[in-house]
Amino acid sequence: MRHFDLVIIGSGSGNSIPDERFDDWNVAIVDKGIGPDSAYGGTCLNVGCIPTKMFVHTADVAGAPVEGERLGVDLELQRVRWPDIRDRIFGRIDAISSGGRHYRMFDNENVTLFEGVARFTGQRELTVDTAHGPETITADRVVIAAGTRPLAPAVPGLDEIDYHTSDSVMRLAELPSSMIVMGTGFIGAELAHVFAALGVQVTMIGRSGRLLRGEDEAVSERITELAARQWDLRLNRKATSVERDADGVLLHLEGPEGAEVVAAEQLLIAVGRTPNSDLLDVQQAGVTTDPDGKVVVDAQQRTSADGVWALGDVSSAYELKHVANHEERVVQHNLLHPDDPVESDHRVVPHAVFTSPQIASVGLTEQQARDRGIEYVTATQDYGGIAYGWAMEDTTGFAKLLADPDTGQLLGAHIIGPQAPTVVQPLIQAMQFGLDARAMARGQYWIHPAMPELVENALLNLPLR
Ligand SMILES: Cc1cc2nc3c(=O)[nH]c(=O)nc-3n(C[C@H](O)[C@H](O)[C@H](O)COP(=O)(O)OP(=O)(O)OC[C@H]3O[C@@H](n4cnc5c(N)ncnc54)[C@H](O)[C@@H]3O)c2cc1C
Ligand SMILES: NC(=O)c1ccc[n+]([C@@H]2O[C@H](COP(=O)([O-])OP(=O)(O)OC[C@H]3O[C@@H](n4cnc5c(N)ncnc54)[C@H](O)[C@@H]3O)[C@@H](O)[C@H]2O)c1
Repeated sequence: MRHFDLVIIGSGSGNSIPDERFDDWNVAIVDKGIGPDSAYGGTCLNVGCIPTKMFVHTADVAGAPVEGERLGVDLELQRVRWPDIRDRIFGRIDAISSGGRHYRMFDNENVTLFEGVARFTGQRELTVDTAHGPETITADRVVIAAGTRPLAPAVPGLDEIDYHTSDSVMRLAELPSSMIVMGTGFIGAELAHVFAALGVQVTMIGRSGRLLRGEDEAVSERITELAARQWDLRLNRKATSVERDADGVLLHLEGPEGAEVVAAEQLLIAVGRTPNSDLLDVQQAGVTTDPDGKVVVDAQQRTSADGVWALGDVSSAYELKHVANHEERVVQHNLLHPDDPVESDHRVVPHAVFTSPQIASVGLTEQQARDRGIEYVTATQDYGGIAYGWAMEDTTGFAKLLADPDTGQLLGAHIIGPQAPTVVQPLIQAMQFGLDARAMARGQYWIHPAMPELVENALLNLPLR
């Protein structure tokens, strides 16, 4: 049985912990790999943020004829070379993944990489099912950074057919003619945009009446309206069964107009993710989970077991890479400085959805402010009312702000429109550092006529007392 100073489970954000400050620590990283090729480096790199955004950018370029037509420039999308797109994207990503694995496996003297599924067999004791048989290891400290995996909904017939999740769909051998996207959350919204823009006939199935229900109502309503113009959107549907025939998938639905069947060549399931704490048998280590299987942590990222920390998707409600990375830096510090620990800062956590149009959000939605009885004022600014919006002939985008009417402190910001994830950043900064709306609007120059004038005008529109 080998003993280590530190064992890290998961090669996503967990992989960033051992830097040169750990050179005199004996460290083990345990990872089972991810995606069809069991790649090293976790979700974001291999099957998450990075490839999706590389596909999204490609899809945005493929959408140029639609944009152009509005502006008086007639373009034609001649061909989408799917194998070239796929191989360009994964040619870059796979090399980074295998480089990272090689570094930990061969070049990092104080780090031992164990490849296989790990499960706890005792307090800070793990058994890893490696290709060479089971290996049991123990450690003084353990970090659980094991992430989540795609959920499969309970639809009769689903476990008998081949279907895709975000883990596999970006590596399809061929671009299908049609695809059913089940789920109207982040992944559904981003990948429906990708495939629809590349010419696939997309049918999106949702349980409720809106896409991205977690967004501010105004944003969720707008994206629902705009999605219906881009792909076949079927909401308020319940999937009753699914089967395959010679041509593809047949999904049986129950909806407002009764029973219906949707046929498509491929099926993408995107109905949320489940934490990998079950694979790890964390209870064996005395690590508590919540009813959803998330590892429970305190503000210092400590679990209920002594010497065991957790970070990222396995323990966080956010399931965002920038949050996983922040928590990784907190755990890293706390491992190195046990007498001077720091806490994670989750006060102002932004997110973005890279669909079409793009969406970005930080802080409270209007419905949250209302439900919590918080006093607020709100203001909206359309892209169509700023000079750069005129240039883009944008008629659907807007920024919506919520602020405290007395102090002018921002409570929330929600943007739907071109470059929303970039345009929102000064608002995140203002909220994090307590800059009030008046000072922010008039205390600096705003480059004219650039897109951030959207933010300037939204701030000036706030009816502060
Ligand atoms: C399609 C998609 C798009 C996304 N896009 C964005 C985005 O644009 N922006 C954003 O902020 N976030 C995005 N995310 C979320 C982001 O990818 C995650 O928040 C982030 O990768 C979580 O990192 P992590 O280190 O917690 O876990 P992971 O990166 O998932 O790493 C966990 C690792 O642990 C391994 N593991 C699990 N169980 C075991 C076990 N028992 N034994 C051994 N190894 C194990 C897994 O194989 C994996 O390699 C996206 C996610 C998906 C799926
Ligand atoms: N841009 C980003 O930051 C980004 C992109 C992709 C994913 N992510 C992260 O990954 C997480 C997972 O993404 P996701 O889209 O899978 O989850 P999600 O929670 O965003 O959306 C899941 C969707 O599936 C629906 N659903 C759940 N069960 C269903 C069922 N049985 N039948 C039909 N629909 C059902 C939900 O109502 C919801 O609309 C996100 O929460 C997000 O944190 C982030």
